[in-house]
Amino acid sequence: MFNRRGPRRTGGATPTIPVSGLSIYDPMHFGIDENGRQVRVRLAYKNIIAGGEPGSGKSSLVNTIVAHGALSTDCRLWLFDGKQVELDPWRPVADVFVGNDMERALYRLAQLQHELDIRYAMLRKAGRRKITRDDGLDVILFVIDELALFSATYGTKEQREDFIRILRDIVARGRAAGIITVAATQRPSADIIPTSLRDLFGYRVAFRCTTDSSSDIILSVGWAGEGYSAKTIDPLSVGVGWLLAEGGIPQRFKAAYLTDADIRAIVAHARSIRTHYPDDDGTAGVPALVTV
Ligand SMILES: Nc1ncnc2c1ncn2[C@@H]1O[C@H](COP(=O)(O)OP(=O)(O)OP(=O)(O)O)[C@@H](O)[C@H]1O
Repeated sequence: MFNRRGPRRTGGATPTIPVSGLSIYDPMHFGIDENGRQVRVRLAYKNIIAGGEPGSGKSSLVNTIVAHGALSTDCRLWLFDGKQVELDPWRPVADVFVGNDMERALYRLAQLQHELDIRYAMLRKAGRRKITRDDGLDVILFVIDELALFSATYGTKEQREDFIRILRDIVARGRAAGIITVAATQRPSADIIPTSLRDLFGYRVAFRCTTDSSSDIILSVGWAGEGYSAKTIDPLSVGVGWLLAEGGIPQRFKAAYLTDADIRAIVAHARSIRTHYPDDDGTAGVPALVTV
C-alpha cells in the first residue's frame, strides 16, 4: 500500500504493491480524434453499435471494449461470437461464451432477460431508477460480434425473430439495470439492424461503409447528407470511423488497437485479478445478486 512517503514497509519485508483491476464505471480509451486528443467513453449506462464493411476495424474496437471489461473486476463478460474466432482469445475470462449455436444463443439471451427482470424487481422494491457503482452488483458486458449471423443467418426464421425481440428488450431496459450491450455488424442494412433496434443504441460507430445509406443505417438517417458519411473514409484507413454519442454530432476518430500479443497479455492479467470463472456448461454464469 502506498502513502505519501512511498510504500509502507512491514518488519523489513519486501514491500508489496497491490494490483487492482479497473472498474467498468471508469472511462475507457477508445482512440484518438483528428487533433490527436484522447477519445474516452464511459461504458456504464451505454449501448454501443459498430458497423462497417469487412476489414474496417469493428472487431478490433470490440476487442478493446472487451479488454476494458475483462480488466474490470466489477464486470461480467457475456460474449456471443458468431464467427467463433474474433472473441475466442477472451474465452478464459468470459463468464458466458456462445459460438455459432442459435439454440444456445437463445437460451442465454432468455437467461439474460430473466436477470434483467430480477434487477428491475430489485430496483422497484428499493424505489430506485438505476443500478449504481455503490450497489456492488456486477455490470454485465454483453457483446455480439457479428449481429447479422444471429439476426439473419443462423437458425430458423422464428428463432431469428425471437433473437431480435429479446435483444430489443435487453438493449431497451439494460442500461439502468447494469447490462451494457455492444454489437458489431459488417452488414449495416435495415433487415439486420431494424431502426427500432438501432435507435436504442445511444452510441454508434460507423467504420468505412460502401454507401451513404449504410452509413446512415448505423449513425441514423440524415447524417450522410450533412457530410458525416463513413463512405468518405479511405479504404486504407482501417480503424478510422465516426463516433456518434447520444445527442451529439459525429466525431471522426481512430480506434485504439490491440495486437494478438497485447490481448494474450491482458487475458493472462485479467485471469489473475478476476474472482469469477468461466462456466461453459450452459447452466451457470448468471451473477450472484446482492440486495440493493
Ligand atoms: N484501429 C486499428 N488500427 C490499426 N489497424 C487496425 C485497426 N483496426 C483494425 N486494424 C487492422 O485491420 C484488420 C481488420 O480489422 P477487423 O478484424 O477489426 O475488421 P472487421 O471490420 O471486424 O472485419 P470483419 O467484418 O471481416 O470481421 C485487423 O486485423 C488489423 O490488422
